[in-house]
Amino acid sequence: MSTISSELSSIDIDKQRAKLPNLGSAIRSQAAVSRAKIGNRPILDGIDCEIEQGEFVAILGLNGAGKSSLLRAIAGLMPLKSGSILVNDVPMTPSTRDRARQPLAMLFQGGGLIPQLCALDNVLCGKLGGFSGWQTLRGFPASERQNALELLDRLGMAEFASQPTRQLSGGQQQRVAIARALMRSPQILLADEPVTGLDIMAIQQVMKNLAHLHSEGMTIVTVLHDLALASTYAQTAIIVDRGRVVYHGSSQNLSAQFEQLIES
Ligand SMILES: Nc1ncnc2c1ncn2[C@@H]1O[C@H](COP(=O)(O)OP(=O)(O)OP(=O)(O)O)[C@@H](O)[C@H]1O
Repeated sequence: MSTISSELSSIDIDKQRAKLPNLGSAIRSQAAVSRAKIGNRPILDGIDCEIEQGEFVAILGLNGAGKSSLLRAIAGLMPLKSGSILVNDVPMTPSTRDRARQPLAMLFQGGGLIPQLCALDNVLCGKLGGFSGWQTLRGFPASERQNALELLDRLGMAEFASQPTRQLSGGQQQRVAIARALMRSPQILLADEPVTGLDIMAIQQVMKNLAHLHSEGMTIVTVLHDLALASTYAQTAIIVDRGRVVYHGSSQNLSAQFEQLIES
């Protein structure tokens, strides 16, 4: 049986790539090989890709292909054995990690909120790394609380600010998680399956929120399972198979192409 990689290797990646203004590289992965393995194969097995500033890219692939691992590696959460990952041209190495992470925010699978805290406090948690222990003990400055409230408002969640997030629906929780990620004022948002498990209405709301952030100039890198959503919202798609990037090109007409390849 042919693999997705072998079927896709014939695709001319550059010709498929959507036309993007050349604003420079946001993320560059050069032959990145993870230290962690599945059996004797590295989970990331030579990832080569470049995501441009302002690109909205959907990462697609079968279960276990390495999509979340790729996001984690970009965020410096998955150590590499060889190769490199650069964020805004800063390498993600132990000595430069803080600087490389600065433009990034990550939306974890399932949101990762603290269920007993209210929406506002969860959003404020997005700022925790930015304050010293002493500052945190004194509480967050009023300006940060105002900022968090404004972010909740932007995401249509202001009325739920004081509600414990365990009482919110999945879609509402995901929007609080986006607001939390935005507390870092990121240039690049990494989102791991932000709409998995949500109903149609919530999916549209979350994707529209991402599209709005993209329209304001943010680079969006999101793992999705839905090819139609990828075609609708993303400009480009990266397909990962067995720890390698096998396609990086236009997200248009991806659905038919991808389904055909899986069936073959
Ligand atoms: N730190 C780790 N150590 C060992 N194995 C891992 C580690 N992280 C992930 N894996 C394994 O690596 C493979 C890829 O996992 P990953 O979560 O990246 O896949 P995915 O493409 O996001 O899959 P899904 O669509 O199911 O979420 C899986 O087999 C997973 O069990």
